[in-house]
Amino acid sequence: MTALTLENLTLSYQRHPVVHHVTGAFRSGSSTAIVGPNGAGKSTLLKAIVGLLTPDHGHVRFEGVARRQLAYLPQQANIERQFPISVLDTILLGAAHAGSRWQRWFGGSSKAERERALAALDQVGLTGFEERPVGALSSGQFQRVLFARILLQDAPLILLDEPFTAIDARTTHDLLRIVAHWQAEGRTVIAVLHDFEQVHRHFDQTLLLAKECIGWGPSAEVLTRDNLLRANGMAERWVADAAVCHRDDEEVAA
Ligand SMILES: Nc1ncnc2c1ncn2[C@@H]1O[C@H](COP(=O)(O)OP(=O)(O)OP(=O)(O)O)[C@@H](O)[C@H]1O
Repeated sequence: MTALTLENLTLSYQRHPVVHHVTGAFRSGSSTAIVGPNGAGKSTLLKAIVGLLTPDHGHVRFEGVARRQLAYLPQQANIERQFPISVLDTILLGAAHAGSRWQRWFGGSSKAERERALAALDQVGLTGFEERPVGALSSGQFQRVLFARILLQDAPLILLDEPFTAIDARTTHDLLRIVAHWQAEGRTVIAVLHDFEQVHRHFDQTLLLAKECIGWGPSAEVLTRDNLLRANGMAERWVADAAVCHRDDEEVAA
């Protein structure tokens, strides 16, 4: 069964395409690594799946799950955490994001939700940190909090953008175990990653992106020397401003 499909998806900033005519499907319960050189469009693709970016052309179609059911972890560098909020409230706020729970958040969280949040905190190894302000955490501790937040969201589709970049080996190891649990529970996991060893060991599917899709399928079949050379070769030819995409205009005219 398919969780979501990308149909001839083109994503642009001011009509300059950064993801170009990508087609394929993420199976329900699969774990897919999105890999590719810097600027390949990986984060942009995740943003389009989340709904933060409207496709220029083509579609993101949700099949086995609804968009509102997904959990999304942006790159940590893009998350503001200099606000006076505790670890526990950060986790509870994550749960509140899941649709109708906003109302309950403003009315205060229930005892059951607080207990679930404390259990999630325990699962990420941060018991005792609940009253700490998030601004006082290390990057690794903060990443654990963000994973606890996803645990509470209980989402069938989980999108992670570079979850282990600048995170120490111990934290990465612990968080990868949580990803393995999600996989064992049949959740669909899509993660932008740069570490090929991590991909080979923990992700059965890979989408290799270099603005265009270079390969999409079992990781061992996609991460070949030839494919990686092709992806890097394409990256070397990128210019600051990609040409405006005319293929769609031609298709309409044809
Ligand atoms: N808001 C924006 N406005 C204009 N261009 C953007 C914007 N966000 C990203 N880009 C450009 O789109 C291209 C793809 O960016 P994206 O962040 O999706 O790449 P990436 O594959 O995630 O890269 P990295 O591995 O470096 O994180 C880059 O050339 C980037 O400069």
